[in-house]
Parts: sequence; structure tokens; C-alpha cells
Amino acid sequence: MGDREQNLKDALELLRDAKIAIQKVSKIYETEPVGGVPQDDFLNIVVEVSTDLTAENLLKVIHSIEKGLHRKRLVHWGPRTIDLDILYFNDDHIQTGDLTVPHPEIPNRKFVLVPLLEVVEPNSQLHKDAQKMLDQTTDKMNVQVYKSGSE
Ligand SMILES: Nc1ncnc2c1ncn2[C@@H]1O[C@H](COP(=O)(O)OP(=O)(O)OP(=O)(O)O)[C@@H](O)[C@H]1O
Ligand SMILES: Nc1nc2c(c(=O)[nH]1)N=C(CO)CN2
Repeated sequence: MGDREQNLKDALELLRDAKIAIQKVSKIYETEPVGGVPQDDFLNIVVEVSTDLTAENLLKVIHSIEKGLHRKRLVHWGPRTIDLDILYFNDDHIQTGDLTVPHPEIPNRKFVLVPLLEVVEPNSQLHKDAQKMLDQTTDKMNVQVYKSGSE
């Protein structure tokens, strides 16, 4: 919602403020909303970060950034100013009440897989896995690069 590109920039700045180092940032992709709730198109990016935080503490930082950007959880999968998800955390598999890593929706989300492929090492296992997931999606979603400042 709102100035979508600025919201992404603000989120990156707030991650940096929290001493989370941004290593790589994908291009911005614009996609139709998935999940059945009628709303404006989304802007999505994937970033690679490095941090000394545990995954649980990273999640806490993410929640405080979402709060700082006035994210309101009114409708599940509904409009939001910002949504930060942990897709992967090293090679860890985490399953707690608050956190599932790798994020279980990755294989279903072309708007994640396309920018993910951009930031992971070209010859890595993760790249191969992401490419395979993308090849297997039957999703016809058009994931197009967003032209900066075109709001
Ligand atoms: N890998 C993860 N990254 C971020 N949040 C997660 C993760 N796994 C579980 N969660 C939990 O999901 C809860 C709900 O997240 P949120 O409201 O952002 O869902 P959503 O954006 O509507 O859907 P989705 O998580 O599928 O994108 C968070 O409070 C968090 O505890
Ligand atoms: N295109 C698009 N659709 C969504 C997205 C998203 O990031 N992009 N996130 C959702 C819930 O997290 C629900 N639907």
C-alpha cells in the first residue's frame, strides 16, 4: 500500500539500522496479488543479508520494522505497506510456533523464485533448486521488472 517503492527502500534502511548487512538486492518485480484478496499489484524483492542474529531474533527485528512502517494485519494475505519474510537461514531447517524456514510458500511463489534466482550464486545448489521450482510451477503469473519511480 502507499508509496510501494519507498516502502521497500525504507525497509532496507531499517534493516541496515539494525546492523543487518545487505549483501545483494534483486531488481524490483511487480506482480498481481496472489491469494484471492482484491488489492493493488505488489512490488517484491529478495535480498541476501548477513547478520550475527539468530533466526528467532532476526524475526523479532523484522516484526519491529513492519511495525515501524505501520503494517497493519487486517486481512490475511491482504494489503500491507511491507511484508518481510525469512526465506532461508543458512542451511537451517527451523520449525517453531513462530518460524518455519525455509519459508514453506517458496515453491508456490513465482514472485519469490524469480528475484531469488537473481541473488543466489549461479552454480550453487540453491540456484539449481530455485530454477527447478520455477520450472515446475504451472503458475502463469507475469513477473515483470518494475520501472523505478513509475508510481
Ligand atoms: N520464514 C518466516 N518468515 C517470516 N515470518 C514467518 C516465517 N515463518 C513463520 N512466520 C510467522 O508468520 C507469521 C505471520 O506472518 P504474516 O502476517 O507476515 O503472514 P503473511 O504475510 O500474511 O503470509 P506469508 O508469511 O505467507 O507471506 C509471523 O508472525 C511469523 O511469526
Ligand atoms: N504478488 C504477490 N502476492 C502476494 C504477496 C506478495 O508478496 N506478492 N504476499 C502475500 C502474503 O504474504 C499474498 N500475495
